[in-house]
Amino acid sequence: MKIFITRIIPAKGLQLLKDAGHTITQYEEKRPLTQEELIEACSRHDALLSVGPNKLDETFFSRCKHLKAISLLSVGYDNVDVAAANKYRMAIGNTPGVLSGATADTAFLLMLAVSRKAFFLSNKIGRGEWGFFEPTAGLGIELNNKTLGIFGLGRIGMELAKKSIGAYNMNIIYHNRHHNEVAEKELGARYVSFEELLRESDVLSVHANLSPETKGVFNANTFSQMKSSAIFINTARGGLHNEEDLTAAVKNGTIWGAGLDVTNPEPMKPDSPLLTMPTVCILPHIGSATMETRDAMSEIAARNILAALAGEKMPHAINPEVYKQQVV
Ligand SMILES: NC(=O)C1=CN([C@@H]2O[C@H](COP(=O)(O)OP(=O)(O)OC[C@H]3O[C@@H](n4cnc5c(N)ncnc54)[C@H](OP(=O)(O)O)[C@@H]3O)[C@@H](O)[C@H]2O)C=CC1
Ligand SMILES: O=CC(=O)O
Repeated sequence: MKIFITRIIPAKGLQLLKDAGHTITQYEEKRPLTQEELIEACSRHDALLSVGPNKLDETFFSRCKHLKAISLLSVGYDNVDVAAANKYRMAIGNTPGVLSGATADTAFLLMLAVSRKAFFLSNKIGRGEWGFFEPTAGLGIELNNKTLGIFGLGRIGMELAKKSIGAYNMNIIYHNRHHNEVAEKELGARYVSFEELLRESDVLSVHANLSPETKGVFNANTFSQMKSSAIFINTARGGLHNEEDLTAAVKNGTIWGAGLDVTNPEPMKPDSPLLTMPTVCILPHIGSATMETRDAMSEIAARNILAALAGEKMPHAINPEVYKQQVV
């Protein structure tokens, strides 16, 4: 079978596909594929391993009905119209779990970096502004015994909660649509309303998936309900926050600072005022970017493709409901 991969992926997953005798094309251009290029490439292949934000929407599915397997190299699937995938009875693979530790590390890194103004102070050195030891300058805030609020306490949120309790004895509160009983039992996490989460968090870290329900929930109104000493962290998707409102909130001291691994838009514009703010740290969507994690993700993504091409259920599908509608 012929498999199209929209980026170069780690050798582990690639080898699995090659060992199974499939022919692979990897898209290697430095710019993203247009939708039309994606659909055209798919028309010449039997399977798609999709990396990044290309939209798998109604148009895509209606024009790529022939695909026998579609697998994402991500856990997030906000770029997929799941109803359309179901309509065309196409299972979509993703890579949950293996990236939780690395992504939680990124949130933890940002939380600590913002609390100590690390990126801003480091950049001062390059500008020749490392003057002298100033006892009252460059001061940050400590995380010990503070309250970490998690919006979307699932796999990644759990890993962040564990790290934050271990490192700083942080008190965990969270808001989900449903209770996370494991987190409550094992980590002492306390379920709160969304308004309480805003009011009580010293650090508020976002880990919910992007959906019509969560789009833009962090905006001028919600930032205004947070502590003026609060740190906002988003490693989920940029669409969950309004970036102009966030910029104003930090600039005006409505909140203390922000750490982002995801922005809106991506890539972030290099002239964004957020990039020059002392209490803001930004990373270019590298949440899962360790060698170990990307190897593991590529392996799962490849196994999802191999299963579908063999006419079996994918080990990880975002819409397993399609298997109830079809004979696998
Ligand atoms: N920066 C990066 O590189 C990475 C980013 N991500 C992002 O992180 C997200 C989370 O991944 P993961 O932890 O594996 O996902 P999970 O599904 O395990 O966790 C998501 C949590 O969000 C909660 N949630 C969903 N909708 C809402 C809502 N409307 N209101 C409140 N809570 C909600 C869910 O709980 P409930 O259903 O009870 O509401 C669930 O606990 C991904 O969707 C992806 O966007 C992931 C990996 C890397
Ligand atoms: O953003 C990355 C993901 O896995 O989702």
